[in-house]
Amino acid sequence: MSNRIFVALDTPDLERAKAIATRVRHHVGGIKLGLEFFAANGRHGVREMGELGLPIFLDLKLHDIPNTVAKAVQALRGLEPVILTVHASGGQAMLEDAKAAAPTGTKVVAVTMLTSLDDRDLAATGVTGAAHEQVLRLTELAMKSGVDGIVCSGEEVKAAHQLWPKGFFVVPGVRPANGVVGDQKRVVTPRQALNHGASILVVGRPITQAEDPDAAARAINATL
Ligand SMILES: O=C(O)c1cc(=O)[nH]c(=O)n1[C@@H]1O[C@H](COP(=O)(O)O)[C@@H](O)[C@H]1O
Repeated sequence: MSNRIFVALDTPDLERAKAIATRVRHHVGGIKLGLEFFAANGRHGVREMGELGLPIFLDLKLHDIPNTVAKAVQALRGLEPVILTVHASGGQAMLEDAKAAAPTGTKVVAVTMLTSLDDRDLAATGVTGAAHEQVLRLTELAMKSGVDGIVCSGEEVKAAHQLWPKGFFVVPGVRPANGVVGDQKRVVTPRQALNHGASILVVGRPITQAEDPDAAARAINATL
């Protein structure tokens, strides 16, 4: 089984991102570049990271009116990420237009409910019911919209996978047993996430903030 871990290189520092990616490259399946990295380094930085030869997951969580998201996806042409994120709560038209604007080789996946939110946070945004229900509602919407999959926590991936057997499931907010949780609120171990149907795992700080990122990545792999 090819390596299912994408390491989240959440740093504005291009050289640091390159250094970590080079150290862990034999123990991950790809690298994820998100808002912090892209705000600091933009297209140039993504291109530079692409030269390492690892698949790139570009995580911008695009969320706007359909036309704006479609134009943003078009503006990313030439970067060819293997995965690109949008927010499911942008609605069906936005999801459809994002997918239509994306290169064929790019999986467009919809973030359902951020793993940093719990039921109380959700209620405060005006969504009644449990996180679990909201994730399934947004999974349904994503499936209907023709995107390739969703992002959800390991607590929901089993139910989401049952709802969408052909979907692609990105599970972040995973932590080695008794790992530091930080701002994540809905966390499972990498092994549990895979057991419950995750297609890929996103791991950031447990690797990037480890004394020895290489050893940390290897240790996580040893549990899979
Ligand atoms: O789309 C994501 O990757 C994402 C969605 C989500 O609900 N929660 C979440 O943590 N992420 C990302 O996954 C990574 C998690 O990082 P760590 O908490 O450091 O492992 C970060 O880059 C987040 O932006």
